[in-house]
Amino acid sequence: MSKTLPVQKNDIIDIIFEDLTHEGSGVAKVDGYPLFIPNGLPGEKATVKVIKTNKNYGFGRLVEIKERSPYRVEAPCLIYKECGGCQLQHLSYEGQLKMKHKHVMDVLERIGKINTTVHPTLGMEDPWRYRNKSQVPIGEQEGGLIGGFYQQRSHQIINMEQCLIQQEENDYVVNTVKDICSKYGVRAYDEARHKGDLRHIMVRRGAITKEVMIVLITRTQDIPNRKAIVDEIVEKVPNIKSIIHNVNNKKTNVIMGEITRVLWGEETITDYIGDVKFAISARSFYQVNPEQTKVLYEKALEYADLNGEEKVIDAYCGIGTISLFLAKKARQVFGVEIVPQAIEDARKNALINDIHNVEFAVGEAEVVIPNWYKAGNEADVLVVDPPRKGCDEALLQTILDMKPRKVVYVSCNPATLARDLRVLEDGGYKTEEVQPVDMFPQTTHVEAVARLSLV
Ligand SMILES: C[S@@+](CC[C@H](N)C(=O)[O-])C[C@H]1O[C@@H](n2cnc3c(N)ncnc32)[C@H](O)[C@@H]1O
Repeated sequence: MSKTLPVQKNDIIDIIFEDLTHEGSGVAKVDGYPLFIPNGLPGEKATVKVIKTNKNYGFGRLVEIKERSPYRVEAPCLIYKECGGCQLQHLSYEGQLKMKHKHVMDVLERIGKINTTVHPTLGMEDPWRYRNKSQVPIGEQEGGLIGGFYQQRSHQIINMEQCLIQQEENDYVVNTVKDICSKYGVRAYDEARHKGDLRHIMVRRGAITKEVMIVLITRTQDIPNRKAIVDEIVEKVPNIKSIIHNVNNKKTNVIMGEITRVLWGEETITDYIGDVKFAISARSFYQVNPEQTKVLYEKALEYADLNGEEKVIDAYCGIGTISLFLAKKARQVFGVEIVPQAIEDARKNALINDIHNVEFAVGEAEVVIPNWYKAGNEADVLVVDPPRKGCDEALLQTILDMKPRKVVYVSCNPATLARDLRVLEDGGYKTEEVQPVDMFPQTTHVEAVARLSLV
C-alpha cells in the first residue's frame, strides 16, 4: 500500500512549509500528502528526511533550512526543545500573533463554514513572565526532589529552575518549597509504583495583590514533618497568604484529588481584575494571564452591549469573574458553574464588591440552564465560556429555544468554537465578528471571543 504514497520512509526531499499544527510542527505537502516536521515555519524552504509514513500523513525531521522565515528567532529558553510547555519560542511574537489570527480564521472556515470578520489577534506588549500560576510535577534525583515538567511525549520529569513564561516570584516559590520538602524527607510520588508522597506543587499569585497560595498535592493523607515544613514555608515565602493540602490517591493524570484542607492561613487569596476584587480558592479556575484577562473580559463586555435593562446568563462562570463585570452593566445576572468551591468563591466575590444583582447556581450548564428556561425564565444576553470541549448540545438547543438577543461566546479552542457557531448559525444566529486574544504567548493556544446576534 505504501508504494502508492508520494514519499517513502528515509527519503530526503526538498519542501516548502505551508502551515503550523497545534503542536507547533511545520506542515509541508507532497502531492497533497501532508508531512509534519517539528521546528519548520510557514514559508520556509527546507530539506527534510521522511521518518515515518502512515496512510494519510507522514512525519519528517529537518535536515537543513534553505530559506528562513523572516519571523524565525532564537528561542531564549535553554530547555525549550525538551519541555512541552511552549511550542512557539522559535517564532517571533509578531509571527505568533499572525499565526493565531490565521489559525482562528482557517478553523472557523474549515470546521464551521463560518463567514465572518476575524480581527487581528490582540497581543501583549511584553509576552514573557505572564503566568500567575505554576503547577509542577515532582520527581526525585539523587535523593532530592526535582520538579519542573514532563519531557515531551513522556512522563519523565525534568528539573526546572526557571520558566520564562512564569512570573519570576513563582519560580522562587516553587524552588523554595521543593528544597524545604527535600530537607524534611518528603518523598516524591512514584507514578509507576503508586508509592511516595508529593505529586505536584501548585503556586498561585495575585498579580496585583502579590498574595501567594501554595498547594501541596500528595498521594498520602498526611505530609511527613508537616508542621516544620509549613513553618519554614511561612518564614521563607514573601506574601504567603495560604498553604493548602490536597490529597489525590488515585492512579490518574488529573492533578487534584477530592480532599482539600487549609494547612496555614486563608482558604483563598485575592486579586483584582480592573477594579473588581476576586477571592480565589485552590480548586477554582482563574485565568492564568491577568493582563490579557482584562483585555478578554473588556471585549466580552463590549460584545454583550448592555444598557442596564437586560437579564444576562453567564454559563461556565467559574468564580464569577465575567458575571460581576456584566452585573455592573445589566439588570440581573445568573451565573452557572460545575465546581462547588468556585460558586462559593463567586458568591463571596459578589459580596466583597457590593454587587447584589447576581445569582449563582452550582451544576452542569447543560442541565441547570434548560431547567431554568423550562421554569419560565429567559435571558436577553447569554455569555458562554466553556472548557476546551465546548458547549454541550443540550445547552446550544436551549439557547436556540430561548432566543437571547445576543450571544457572546468566549472560547479557548477554535475547533469547538467553530462547531458550536455552526449549530447557532443553523438555528438563526449570525456570527458578526470574532476577536482572537493572545492569553498564552509562546504557546499555540489561542482564546477568541465571538459576537452573535439573532437575525
Ligand atoms: C474556561 S473556564 C471559564 C471560567 C470563567 N468564565 C473565567 O473566565 O474565569 C470554564 C469553566 O467551566 C466550568 N465547567 C466545566 N464544565 C462545566 C459544565 N458542564 N457546566 C458548568 N460549568 C462547567 C469549569 O469548572 C471552569 O470554571
